Amino acid sequence: MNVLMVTSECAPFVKTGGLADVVGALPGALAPLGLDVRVMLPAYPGLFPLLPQGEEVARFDDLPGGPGRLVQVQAQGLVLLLLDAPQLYDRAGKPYTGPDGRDWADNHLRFGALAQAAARICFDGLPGWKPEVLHAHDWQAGLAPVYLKQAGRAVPKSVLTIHNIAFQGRFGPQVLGELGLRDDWFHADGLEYYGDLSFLKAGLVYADAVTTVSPTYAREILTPEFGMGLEGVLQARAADLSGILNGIDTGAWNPSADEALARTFDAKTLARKAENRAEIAARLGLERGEGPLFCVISRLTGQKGLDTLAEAIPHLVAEGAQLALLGSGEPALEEAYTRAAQQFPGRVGVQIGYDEAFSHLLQGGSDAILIPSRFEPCGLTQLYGLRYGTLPVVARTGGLADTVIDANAAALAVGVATGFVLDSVSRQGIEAGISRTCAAYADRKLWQGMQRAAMRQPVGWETSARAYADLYATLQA
Ligand SMILES: Nc1ncnc2c1ncn2[C@@H]1O[C@H](COP(=O)(O)OP(=O)(O)O[C@H]2O[C@H](CO)[C@@H](O)[C@H](O)[C@H]2O)[C@@H](O)[C@H]1O
Repeated sequence: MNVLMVTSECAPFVKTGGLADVVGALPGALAPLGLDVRVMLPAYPGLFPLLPQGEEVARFDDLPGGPGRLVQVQAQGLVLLLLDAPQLYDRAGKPYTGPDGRDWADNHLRFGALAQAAARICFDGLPGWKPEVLHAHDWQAGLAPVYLKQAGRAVPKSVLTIHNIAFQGRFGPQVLGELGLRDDWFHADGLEYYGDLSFLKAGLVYADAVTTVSPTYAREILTPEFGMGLEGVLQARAADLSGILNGIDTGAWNPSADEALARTFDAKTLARKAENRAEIAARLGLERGEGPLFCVISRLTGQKGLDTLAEAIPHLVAEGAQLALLGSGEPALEEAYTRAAQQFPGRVGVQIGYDEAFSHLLQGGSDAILIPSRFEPCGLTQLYGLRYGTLPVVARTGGLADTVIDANAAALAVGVATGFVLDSVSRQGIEAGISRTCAAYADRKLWQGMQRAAMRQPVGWETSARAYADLYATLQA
């Protein structure tokens, strides 16, 4: 079966968060199941070096925002379809924001064009290949199912996956015409969202199936607390909504062969993690410590509960632990953690910025990873932590709740505990979780038992790739 994935990010080529990891790894997991997946994304400047190696497979004269062409290229085991439209994508900055940190003013055109190009190749096909299912990811691809439905054709069917419902792609109603969308669909049961157009809502209404990235989050988003205003739309689609847990690329994230580590290790050689800890300490100026090293690897946003975690740092230090944080995002959080590093030199180390290789080293050398998210559709860093014997300390929400087994007495008795689940994302809740983790760490036998259980937990894509394949097959039937 031929599947067209439509996305704004794909690891290792362009990444601002977990969406990229998922789209970069899922096609490879679907291939052994007989699926031929191609990944369509904008040709951002970082991808220009790939263009000459590829082949032009389609041209479009009149996408939203002007003309474009599609270049197919094989790279890192993926077949990419790069939408080359320099007037939309050839600019210095990030995928969604300019150098000033603001959203690009023409994001509706940038991602409207992507969606429309995807729909057109669904109809016209490419030389020797025609999509049988279109799989759209997040709001940036949300209009693709709309364009399919608008054309009145029954095939191909479409799936929309929600990776983060907080980003809804909302624009004023004046963009409707520029995007070639039907005026008579601009109503509460269609494209309209409180007077505006929301790409995500539109996709949720018109896709044939909707998924999100964990079973618990699929239930949570039906409630006002987590639905972010879209709970009503999702309730109306409940019969077509499912949660399929993310996996990770176990080749790229493999502690026994990870080139970003100072020393590789496996479940039998856990003592070697200490060399990675020493390397982290050297880089961040941390002292030698007897207590556990906690790490945070995250976008610094309210979603991740890191404002509350910052309040618990004095407690973490008082417990004899250390903290290493890698992240970037909201200026107030960047400042709070930079201040914490100054306040607790040698105990708290902070690197502001994005650094893929250092994120691997942190997983390799830390003892525990803190993820006190207020909501978390799936979360990937706890899965990397499990694989690297870095025990996750997580909020009881979304995919975190689905993937971490709390070290309660019953789980410890049967040797299945893999981490620590917080009772609440409050200062007290996080402090209690830190204390429990420190106490467990002091019991070397118990800790190593948990590390081994964590490293045994299957975190690859096998089960979930099959779930996606089954979903695609159901749609086609
Ligand atoms: N400063 C930094 N330097 C290097 N690497 C960094 C980094 N900050 C973050 N990362 C990396 O970015 C990725 C983040 O993925 P997550 O799934 O944890 O969260 P995110 O909110 O981005 O993803 C959203 O989409 C994914 C995918 O579906 C869901 O799992 C998740 O719940 C949802 O919020 C990880 O690979 C992490 O290592």
